[in-house]
Amino acid sequence: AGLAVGTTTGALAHSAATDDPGPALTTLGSTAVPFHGDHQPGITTPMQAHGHLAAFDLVPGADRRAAAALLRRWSTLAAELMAGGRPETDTGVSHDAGPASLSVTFGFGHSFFDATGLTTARPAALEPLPAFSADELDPARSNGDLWIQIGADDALVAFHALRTLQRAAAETAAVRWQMTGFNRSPGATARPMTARNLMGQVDGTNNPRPEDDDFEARVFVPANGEPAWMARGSYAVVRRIRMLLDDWENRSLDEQERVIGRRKSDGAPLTGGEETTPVDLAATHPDGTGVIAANAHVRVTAPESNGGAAMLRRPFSYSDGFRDDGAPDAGLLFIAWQADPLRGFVPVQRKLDRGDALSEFIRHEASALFAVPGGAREGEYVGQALLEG
Ligand SMILES: C=CC1=C(C)c2cc3[nH]c(cc4nc(cc5[nH]c(cc1n2)c(C)c5CCC(=O)O)C(CCC(=O)O)=C4C)c(C)c3C=C
Ligand SMILES: [Fe+2]
Repeated sequence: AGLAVGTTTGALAHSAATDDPGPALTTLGSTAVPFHGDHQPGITTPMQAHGHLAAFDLVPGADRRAAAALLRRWSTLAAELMAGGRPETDTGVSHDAGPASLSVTFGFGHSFFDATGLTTARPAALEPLPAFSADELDPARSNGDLWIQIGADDALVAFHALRTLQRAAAETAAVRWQMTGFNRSPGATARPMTARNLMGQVDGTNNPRPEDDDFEARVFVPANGEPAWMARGSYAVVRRIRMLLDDWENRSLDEQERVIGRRKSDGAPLTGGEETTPVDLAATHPDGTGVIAANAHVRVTAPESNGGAAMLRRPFSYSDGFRDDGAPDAGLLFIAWQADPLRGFVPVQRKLDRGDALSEFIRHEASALFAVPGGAREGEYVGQALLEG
């Protein structure tokens, strides 16, 4: 039976038990993202198909030394897994797969600094986000001492990284909350395209691009920035945003497009052109009303409406089953990267909170802010300048 299956379905049936190496890994499996570098991976890395976000709290008694040892262990493991290696005492879960674009990113939350006696090293930019009127936040799924973002193009590789890092936390830190997300799989579309979210919108079009002159300044703390241990780092705002899909899907296409200010089919602005054509916020209908409504999401969030405030959005969608009323427990694990949340997420969210057509269809259920240090050099670990500074 094994032979018959093997000859008819080829690679699909290839068995780990045979000596025949079979066809080579696809590009998807063999792609490795470097762990070491100026910046941590998982910020400008292309969005992967599978993701896990996990926040950890230090256990009582875990001090700065224990935290340093943990970050050293975590960095070693992340570098090894991202290169496609197998750590000692590996569980074998991702055995037959390549690195599959695995990226692991580490961050520190506000509470980490008190717990480790590092209060004076806490960046001003890590002050808690202000409360917004539409917040319906669950404290148990918000914040945390430490944060790990995992992305990979294979679900087993992503889970394996999560589990490996959780095991390595051992007696030092325990999971506070964990969320699982996804994006479209590479190769699912005829050509690379901007992602779609679970409302069906093309989402990510007007993100800052690495080739923009101001990209580094918007997304990363400068090399000579404050505090010094955050040089080349970034701040991640994480929001779990549930979508009220029953309400949204009942609206006509016209209404849905007015909410955003872009066409649903291809993401082009309602003022014309194609996806990448700039939105003309000044365009009016013959009756004088704006083509992009006053409360359209792209008008409210545009840098022009927010004193230049911008952020790099790199989200995952999530689907966690159905609520008691039958509505999907699904939405966006919104992750925004910026050099300073007070010049990125905060002013934009304040404005959204005051009047965004999208608000009616979403609920912010959890929130966190993390300081994500610059990348580690070979032989170093993430956060070393903080923990040994
Ligand atoms: C505070 C920041 C933002 C939150 C929260 C947010 C939630 C959110 N957005 C969408 C869908 C789209 N957003 C789009 C553009 C866009 N959104 C933000 C910020 C937040 N969004 C910005 C800064 C921008 C870019 C504005 C610009 O410069 O034009 C778009 C349009 C396409 C695009 O440019 O990405 C969509 C679609 C959802 C569904 C959502 C919460 C669930
Ligand atoms: Fe948005």
